[in-house]
Amino acid sequence: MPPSKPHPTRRFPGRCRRVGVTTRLPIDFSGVLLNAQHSVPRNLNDFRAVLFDLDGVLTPTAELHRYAWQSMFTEVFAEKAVPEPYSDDDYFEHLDGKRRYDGVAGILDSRGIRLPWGTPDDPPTADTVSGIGNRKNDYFSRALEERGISPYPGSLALVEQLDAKRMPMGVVSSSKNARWVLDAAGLIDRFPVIVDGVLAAQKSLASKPAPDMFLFAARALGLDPAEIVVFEDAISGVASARAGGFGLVIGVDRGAGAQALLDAGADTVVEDLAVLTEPLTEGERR
Ligand SMILES: O=P(O)(O)OC[C@H]1O[C@@H](O)[C@H](O)[C@@H](O)[C@@H]1O
Repeated sequence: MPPSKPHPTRRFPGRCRRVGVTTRLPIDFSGVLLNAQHSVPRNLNDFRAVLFDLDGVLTPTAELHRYAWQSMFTEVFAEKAVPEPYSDDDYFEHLDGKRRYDGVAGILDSRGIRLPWGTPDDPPTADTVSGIGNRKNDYFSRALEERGISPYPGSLALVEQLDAKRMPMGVVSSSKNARWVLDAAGLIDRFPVIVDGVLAAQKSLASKPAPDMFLFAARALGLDPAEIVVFEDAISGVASARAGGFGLVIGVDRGAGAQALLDAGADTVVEDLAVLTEPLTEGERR
C-alpha cells in the first residue's frame, strides 16, 4: 500500500544544499490577476525559493482524492443513514489541502457524528476516524495504480525552468501519498525538501490551514518565509501560507474559485502555472 511502498526516502538536510545561490526569477506578472489588497511585485527578483503544494498544483491528483473521498463517504453515509448526502462542496470546505484524519473529523462533525479517533493502523473496516480515512485511501491507491499520473504540463515547464536557474524548490503536501505521487510523476528528484503527511505525523505538525508545514519547509531551506514564494490550490493551503508570512502566495484555481483563494489570502490567482513560464527561444522550440 502507498505509505509503505519502498521509496528512496531521502532525509533532507537541515539546510538545503542549493540555498545560498543567488538566483533570479524573472517572471513577468503582467496579465495575471492581482489582488488589490496586497502589493504584488512586478517580478520575483527578491525571492530565493519556491514551495509547491502537490495535489492540484503539480499533479492532477486532487481529482483522484476527490473521487476517492466521494466514493468512500457515499458508502459510509449510506451505511449510517446520514440524511445530508456528501457533495463536492464538502470536499472544498472540509477536505481539500488538509491532513487525512483532520478532513474526516471535519466532515463527520458537519453531520453531527462523533467517532473515536483510532490509530493510523486501523483497518478500513474500523468505525473510527482513522479507519474511515484509511478506507478512502484504498480507493485512492487503486485509482492511482490503475490510472497512473503525469504532472500538469504547465507545472512541469515552470519546475524545469526554475530548476535550470538553480532555484531551490520544495513540496509541502498534507498527503501521506506525496512521495508515491511525486515518484510516479517523475518529479521526486526535483525537490530536495519534501514535507508530506508522513513527516507531519512524525513531527506533530498541525494540518493546513495552520502554517506549521510550510514553516517547517522554510526552516529546512534555511530561509525566512518572506523570501519564499508559495503555490497553492486549496483554500486551507493558501490560508496556511498567508498565516506563515510567506513573501508571495500564488493561488492556483483548479475548482476552489479565484475569489475564494483571494479571500483566503492569495496575492494573485492563476489557472495554470504555464502563464508564469518564460516563452521558449527560437532554438528551444526547434
Ligand atoms: O489521504 P492522503 O493521501 O494522506 O491525503 C490527504 C489530503 O492531501 C491533500 O494534499 C489533498 O488536497 C486532500 O484531498 C487529501 O485528502
